[in-house]
Amino acid sequence: MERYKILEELGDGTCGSVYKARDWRTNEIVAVKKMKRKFFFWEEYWRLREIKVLRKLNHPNIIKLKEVVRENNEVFLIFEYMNYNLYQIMKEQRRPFSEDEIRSFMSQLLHGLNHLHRSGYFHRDLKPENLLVTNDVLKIADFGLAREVSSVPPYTEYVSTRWYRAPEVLLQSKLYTPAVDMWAAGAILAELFNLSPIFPGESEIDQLFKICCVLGTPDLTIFAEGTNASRLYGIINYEKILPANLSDIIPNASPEAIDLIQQLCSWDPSRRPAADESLQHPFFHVGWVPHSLRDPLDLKLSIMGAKPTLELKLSDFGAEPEDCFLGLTLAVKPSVPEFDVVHDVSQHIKEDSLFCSGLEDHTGRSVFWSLMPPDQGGIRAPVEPSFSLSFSSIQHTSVRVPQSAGFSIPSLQPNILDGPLSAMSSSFPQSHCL
Ligand SMILES: Nc1ncnc2c1ncn2[C@@H]1O[C@H](COP(=O)(O)OP(=O)(O)OP(=O)(O)O)[C@@H](O)[C@H]1O
Repeated sequence: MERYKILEELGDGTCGSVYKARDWRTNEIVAVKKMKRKFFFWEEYWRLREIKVLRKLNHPNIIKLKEVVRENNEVFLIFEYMNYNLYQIMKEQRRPFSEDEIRSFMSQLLHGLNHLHRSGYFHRDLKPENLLVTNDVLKIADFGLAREVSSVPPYTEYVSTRWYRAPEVLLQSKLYTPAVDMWAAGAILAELFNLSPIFPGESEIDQLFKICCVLGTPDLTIFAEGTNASRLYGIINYEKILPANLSDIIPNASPEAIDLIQQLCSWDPSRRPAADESLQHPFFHVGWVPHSLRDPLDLKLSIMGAKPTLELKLSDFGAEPEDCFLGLTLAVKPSVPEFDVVHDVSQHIKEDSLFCSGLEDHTGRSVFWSLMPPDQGGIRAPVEPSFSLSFSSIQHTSVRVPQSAGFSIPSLQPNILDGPLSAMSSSFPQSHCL
């Protein structure tokens, strides 16, 4: 670890302390996560969930694990450095985010989630602090609680930070799925509008109560066998709570955004859209420029065939392809008031470079290698006192970003229905390493 000069502490989580550091050799700034527990054997840290998961993932919206160092039975994870987390950004935000800014954050979150879920994992602890941001590029971090989709339930009850915890987890279901991440994504979407959490429960029971106040009481038949629905009886006394009007709670959200939040935050996990389905939601189509419009020739054909008629003035076109593109942009714009074609075209071109599937596929191959030195056939402790592994890193094009109202729902005081863990009320929710 002499290679890294620690500059400052960035965070002190349950599993590790995270530091900003400089790599002496390259001058690169990195984030070093020093794991709190000691690791005496290679097998132990090979099994460490964060390493296990991250070595399989390579996506522009998932934090890059660059290296793992083991020294004196301590393990250090070296990550690419990110300037902020989304919680810090929301806290500092002095005006509501525009819907475009929210779309950009959410689109990146959902692309990262889609990759994670398709790779066979779910995160289980999505929250604004675990979404890291640099130059408006968002990356999912902290895979300490991630699970394989194919892993065998029952899962432990205490997962994910309370405010973002899905109802089936709160109701102690042992059979939850990646849909828990979709719930958290819905809660984060709502929070991006209001700049305050939508379900800020003060205990697990209060969490369920807060959800009931927004979504109304659920149909209890939707919950899988083994769910402890009696937790809800304690709150509602068998009385029905009607759903609130989400537009009153999130007044600055468009109807499309409200609809997406409603779908993601469905009581019934099976009704929540998957990440790729969410990306198809009309919320992401506001101001959308069809793919064909990004190519000048297709643009011309597309516009000629389009109804309502758009005026094309040939005089606007020059001989160069760039002129043609710009000319069309200018010609189209006047007949589509309030629709900023230049802005949207450029934005989607930028997104292309971030999310193109080709990038994922190519970069995916070079990232992780065996955690053993080449001459070792099995997983054994190395002779050297310190050993490290390097991983490749990718540079990303930056996409630009960046409010709000608060609303309050009364709180239920913790009661006897809360387990010992859930009864703990903290100013900020916590999660645990498994
Ligand atoms: N790559 C990074 N770049 C910059 N800051 C980071 C990075 N990784 C983590 N951090 C900061 O450190 C904090 C703690 O990191 P992380 O969530 O990975 O640790 P943890 O021990 O698993 O925490 P938790 O108790 O939340 O699970 C993050 O909220 C973030 O602010």
